[in-house]
Amino acid sequence: MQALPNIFLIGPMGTGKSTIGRLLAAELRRPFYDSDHEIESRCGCGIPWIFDVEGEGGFRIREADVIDRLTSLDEIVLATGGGAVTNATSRQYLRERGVVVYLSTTLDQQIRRTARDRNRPLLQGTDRRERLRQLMAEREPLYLSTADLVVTTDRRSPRAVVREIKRRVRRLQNPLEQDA
Ligand SMILES: Nc1ncnc2c1ncn2[C@@H]1O[C@H](COP(=O)(O)OP(=O)(O)OP(=O)(O)O)[C@@H](O)[C@H]1O
Ligand SMILES: O=C(O)C1=C[C@@H](O)[C@@H](O)[C@H](O)C1
Ligand SMILES: [Mg+2]
Repeated sequence: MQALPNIFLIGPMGTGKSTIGRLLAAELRRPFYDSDHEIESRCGCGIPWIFDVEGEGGFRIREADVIDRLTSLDEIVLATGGGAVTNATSRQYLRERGVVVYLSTTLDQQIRRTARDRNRPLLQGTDRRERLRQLMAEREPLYLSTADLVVTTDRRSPRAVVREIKRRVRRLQNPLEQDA
């Protein structure tokens, strides 16, 4: 069977990119990277600190650089930050260098899954439902135009989502292959 290509996960906050990416990489026995974690470890500081000191613009410059570096690797699974697709060059690298999977879910699930985490500055001190809705309206066309596959994570366990990604990426690689 042909080796699977790079798999890049995109999608809004709380769809499960980090959770599912880690599990998918473990099952495929390949390295897992998370662009948010990579930005933090290179900077030696947290995402809220970067937003406070450098603004969203500063964060996006760091993010585009990390996406370029990570998408240049081979046979990896990469979970991107929710806003990575706002950069045109990042979108191009994601499309050219691997299979892009858009993880989607409902607004209600996003609200539930982002309730406790304080590491998402765009959701702090604001009406989270309205903010998530607005971000989705701006970004959904970018997720859809960048993705090779759309997979829902709503009401499904991370393991079930991983199974579907593996099956559909294989099918994309070998359209004539039958499901096992
Ligand atoms: N399929 C799922 N079912 C239920 N809960 C999930 C599922 N996937 C993720 N979660 C939970 O949702 C929360 C957010 O998930 P995660 O951090 O993976 O999202 P993300 O897409 O990486 O978000 P961000 O863009 O902010 O990095 C976590 O608490 C995680 O445990
Ligand atoms: O949707 C976004 O713009 C963000 C999502 C997170 O993954 C982080 O990259 C950061 O909080 C910004
Ligand atoms: Mg994440």
